[in-house]
Amino acid sequence: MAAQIWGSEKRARRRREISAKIAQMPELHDSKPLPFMTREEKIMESARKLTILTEKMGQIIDPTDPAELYHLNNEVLGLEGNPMALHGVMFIPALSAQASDEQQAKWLPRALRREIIGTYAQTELGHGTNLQNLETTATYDLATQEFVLHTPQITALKWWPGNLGKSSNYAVVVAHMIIKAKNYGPHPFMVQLRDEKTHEPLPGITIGDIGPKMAYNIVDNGFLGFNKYRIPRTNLLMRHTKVEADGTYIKPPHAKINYSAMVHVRAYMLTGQAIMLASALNIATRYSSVRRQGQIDKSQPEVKVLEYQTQQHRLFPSIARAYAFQFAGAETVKLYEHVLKEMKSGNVSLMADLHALTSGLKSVVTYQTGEGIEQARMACGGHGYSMASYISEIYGVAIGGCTYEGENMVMLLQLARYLVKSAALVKSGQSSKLGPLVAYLGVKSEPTSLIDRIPNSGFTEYVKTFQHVSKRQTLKAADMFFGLMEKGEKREIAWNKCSVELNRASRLHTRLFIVEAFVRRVNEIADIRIKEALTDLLHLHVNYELLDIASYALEDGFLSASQLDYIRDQVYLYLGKIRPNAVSLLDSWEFSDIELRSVLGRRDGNVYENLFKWAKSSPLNKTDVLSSVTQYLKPMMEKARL
Ligand SMILES: CC/C=C\C/C=C\C/C=C\C/C=C\C/C=C\C/C=C/C(=O)SCCNC(=O)CCNC(=O)[C@H](O)C(C)(C)COP(=O)(O)OP(=O)(O)OC[C@H]1O[C@@H](n2cnc3c(N)ncnc32)[C@H](O)[C@@H]1OP(=O)(O)O
Ligand SMILES: Cc1cc2nc3c(=O)[nH]c(=O)nc-3n(C[C@H](O)[C@H](O)[C@H](O)COP(=O)(O)OP(=O)(O)OC[C@H]3O[C@@H](n4cnc5c(N)ncnc54)[C@H](O)[C@@H]3O)c2cc1C
Repeated sequence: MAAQIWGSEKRARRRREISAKIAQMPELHDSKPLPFMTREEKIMESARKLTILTEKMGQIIDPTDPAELYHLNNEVLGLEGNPMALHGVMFIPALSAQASDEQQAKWLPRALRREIIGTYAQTELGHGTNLQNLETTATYDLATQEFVLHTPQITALKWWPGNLGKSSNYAVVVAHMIIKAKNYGPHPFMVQLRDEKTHEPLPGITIGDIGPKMAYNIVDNGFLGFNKYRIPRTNLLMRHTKVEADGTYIKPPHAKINYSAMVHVRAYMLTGQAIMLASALNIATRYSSVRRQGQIDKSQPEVKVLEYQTQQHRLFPSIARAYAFQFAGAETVKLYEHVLKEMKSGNVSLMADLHALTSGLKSVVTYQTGEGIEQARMACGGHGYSMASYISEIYGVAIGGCTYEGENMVMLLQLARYLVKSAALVKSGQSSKLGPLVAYLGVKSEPTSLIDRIPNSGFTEYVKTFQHVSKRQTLKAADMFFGLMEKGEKREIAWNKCSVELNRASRLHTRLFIVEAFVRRVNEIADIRIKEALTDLLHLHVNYELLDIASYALEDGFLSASQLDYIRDQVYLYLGKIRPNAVSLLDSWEFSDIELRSVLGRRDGNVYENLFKWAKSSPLNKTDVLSSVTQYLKPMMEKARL
C-alpha cells in the first residue's frame, strides 16, 4: 500500500531507508518537544538542524530528488516550517522557470549550494489577490540602465512573504514595471536585500518579521519596503520577458507566464495537504483504537471508540479523501512538469488548462483537508485539544493553504472563468473544441442516474452522476451569467451576481476530477489485496461524496429518493467494511514517530503513559510553586483571609 501512496516500491523503500537513517542521527531530532519551545527557540532549533542537513544531506538522500527532499524536511524540520522553506518552494522554482539561461548560470548554483537564501515577495499590506493593483514600482532609469524599486506608501509594503523577515538575503520581488512612463504590469525581479557578509539590510531597504501567526511560526513571514532602491536592468527575470538597454520591451508568449511560481506551489501543495490530512487521521485513528469509552452492548465491557459508527463516519470518509488527494495530486504534478517543460520551450497552449485545474484543486483540497483535520481533532475528545496530540498545529499549518497561493474563493472563480468559456462552446454547438478535462460538458447524459439500476456497473454510474451534476450546475451558472448580460448588466456586475453559483460549479467540477483520479488509480492496480482494500475505500468515497452533493442531483430528479437511500446504506456498509483496515490504511503512509510529533498518536499505543510523561516534562512543572502564585495569587488569598 505504501508503494501506491508514494508512487512506487522504490519510493516507499527509500522513505523507509531515509527514516531509519534519521532515527540513528540524534543531532537531527527535536531537542525537546516543539510545543514547549518559544518561537525564538523553535527558529533557533530549526536553523541548527537545517545547518546539519546542509552538511550531511548527501549522506541521507539524493538532494536532486524533490520527493526525498520533502520527506527529509518533514521528518527533520517538520511542518511548522523552517528558515529556508520558501527558498526551495518558490525562490528556486521562480528562478528556474523565469530567469534566462545566463541569469540561471549566475544565481541558481549559488542558491542550490545555499550560499544565498531567497524568498518570493509578491503580496503587499494593501493587496494580495489583485496583482494588477500592487503598488511597488520598478521604474527604468535609461541613463544608468537600472530599475529603481520604490514603496510609495505604507500599503505598498511587501507583507507576508515567508522567510523574508529575518532569514533571506535575496528575493524574487514582484513589482509594476514602468518604462518611459508606461506601466507594463507586475514583473519579477531578482533583488539583493541584505549584505552577504553582515546580513544587515542594504541601504534603501526596510525589512522585518510580521509577528506570530495562527501556526507556521518557525517561518519568519516578513515585511519589506524600498526607498528608491536601484538594481541592474539585468535583474529583471528575462526568460520570457525582456527589456533592452534602450528600454525596448519584448513581451512574453503568454501574459500570465510570470505567474508560474504560484502554479508550481498550487500543483505541489496537494500532496502536502494529503500528507497533513493523513497525519492527523493517523493520530486520531490510532488513538480511537486504544481509547475505550462506554458500551455498545451494556452486557459487554467498554468498547474502543473506533467501534462507534459516528466515530467511523467522522474519520473514514476523510481517510478516503486523503488517498484521493494523494492520487489526484500525483496526476497534477505530472501534468505540471509536462506543461513546465513545454512552457520553457515556448509552447504555452496548456497553461490555461493547468491554471484552471490547479486553481480548483487547490481550493477544494485545502478546504476539505481543514475539515478532516478538525474532525480528527474532535474525534480525540479532550486529548485532541492538547498540544500533545499535535493535531491543532497540523490544522493551523494546513488551513493556511486556503489563503496562500490565491484565496480559495478567488481561485474557484478562476476555474469558473474556464468553465463558463467551456459552457459557451457547448451552447454554440462547438463541443468538439472542449479540452479533455471538460469534454463531459458536451456529452448528453441519461435522463436519470442508473446507480443501483445496473448490476456490476462498478463506478461508471457514479462517475456519470458526478458528471451530470457538474455539467448541470456549470450550464445553470453560465446561463444565469449570460442571462444577466443579455438583460443589459455589465459583464463584471453580472459575474459578481452569479459568483456563488459559479463557485458551486467549480467545486463540483473539481470533486468530479478527484473522484475520477481515484477511479483511474484503482483501475491500474494489479495486486489483488491492495485493489480490494482501495476498492472498499473508493466505494465509501463515491457514496459519501455523492450524498454530500445530493441536493444537486435531486433537484432535477436525476437521483430518486430510493437511490439516495441506497447510497446512504452503501456508506454505512463500507464504514463497517473499512473498520478492520482503518488503522492499517493510515499506518501504510509510514509516518515515523519523529515525523508525526504526536504523543497521542505514537505507534506503540501507550497513550496514557506517554501523556503523563509529557505533562510531567512541561516547563510549568519544573517547580511546585510558580512565581505567579507567590507574587500575586498567594497574597490575594492571604488578604482575603484577613
Ligand atoms: C514532492 C513534493 C515536493 C515539493 C513540495 C512543494 C510544495 C510544498 C507544499 C506546500 C507549500 C508549503 C509552504 C509554502 C507556504 C506558503 C507559500 C505562499 C506563497 C504565496 O502565497 S505567494 C503569493 C500568492 N499570491 C497569489 O496567489 C495571488 C492570487 N492572485 C492571482 O493569482 C491573480 O491575481 C488572479 C486572481 C489569478 C488574477 O490575475 P489577473 O488579474 O492578472 O488576471 P485576470 O483575472 O484578469 O485573468 C486574465 C486571464 O489570465 C488567466 N490567468 C490568470 N492566472 C493565470 C495563470 N497562472 N496561468 C494561466 N492563466 C492565468 C485567467 O484565467 C484569465 O484568463 P481568461 O481571460 O479567462 O482566458
Ligand atoms: C501562511 C501564509 C504564507 C504566505 N506566504 C507568502 C509568500 O511567501 N509570498 C507572498 O508574496 N505572499 C505570501 N502570502 C500571502 C498570500 O498569498 C495572500 O494572503 C493571499 O494571496 C490572499 O490575498 P489577501 O491576503 O490579499 O486576501 P484578500 O484578497 O484581501 O482576501 C480577503 C477576502 O476578500 C475576498 N476577495 C478578494 N478578492 C476577491 C475577488 N476578486 N472576488 C471575490 N472575492 C474576493 C477573498 O475571497 C477573501 O474572502 C502568505 C500568506 C499566508 C497566510
